[in-house]
Amino acid sequence: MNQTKEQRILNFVLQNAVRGDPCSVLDTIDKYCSQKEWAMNVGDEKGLILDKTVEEVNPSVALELGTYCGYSAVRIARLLKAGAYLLTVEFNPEFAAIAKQMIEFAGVQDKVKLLEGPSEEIIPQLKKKYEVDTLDFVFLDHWKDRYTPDTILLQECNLLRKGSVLLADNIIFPGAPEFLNYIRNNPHFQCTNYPSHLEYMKVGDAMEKAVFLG
Ligand SMILES: Cc1cc(C(=O)N2CCN(C)CC2)sc1-c1cc(O)c2nc[nH]c(=O)c2c1
Ligand SMILES: [Mg+2]
Repeated sequence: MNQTKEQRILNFVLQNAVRGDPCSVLDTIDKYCSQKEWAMNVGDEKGLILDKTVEEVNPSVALELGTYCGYSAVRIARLLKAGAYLLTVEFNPEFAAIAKQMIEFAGVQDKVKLLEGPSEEIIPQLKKKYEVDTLDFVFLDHWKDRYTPDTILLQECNLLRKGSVLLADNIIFPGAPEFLNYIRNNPHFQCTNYPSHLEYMKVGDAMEKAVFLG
């Protein structure tokens, strides 16, 4: 059976990266996706914005919506302090299977809990089933049409506290205009825009940070 692009990315990492070294996994994925096959990882340029935001927040509990191959899960987890952890949600079972192997190869599996299913089903389970109190950091990188409903759901489920930080990818490309309108006109959020480029391309993109004011 023909391999998928995501399987080719994983195999390239297994054959070329250093097991247990998250940075080598990230560099290897970026090398493959910039030189051989484009893929929707947050990438090295926007990855630096993600790094700075995670370091600034220094979260104890982080949530990622949209795992894909696990690139940003590895990127986030490598920066987490002892005892901190990342919950990452992936709807697509094939992607989840790739991401699980990627996260384990990088050696960050003890800091990452991969949850398979639709975000709208998993978010309401976070408190009771996954023993979450509130989320310190949320990375939105799943599907632009889910950014607003899931942000509303996070508030309805009391998962945000004063100072919780949301960071959303693809604000410009493919674009999330409805989310941008919602979050920038919402008095409960303080927003900051970070212009950048679409991963591995010269096309303009941006990330939006939104701090929950309570
Ligand atoms: C799938 C896709 C195709 C794009 C595109 O127009 N191009 C890339 C390919 N090149 C060749 C042309 C130009 S951009 C994009 C994309 C990028 C992300 O970061 C995403 N993040 C989360 N969830 C997404 O669905 C998501 C999609
Ligand atoms: Mg993205």
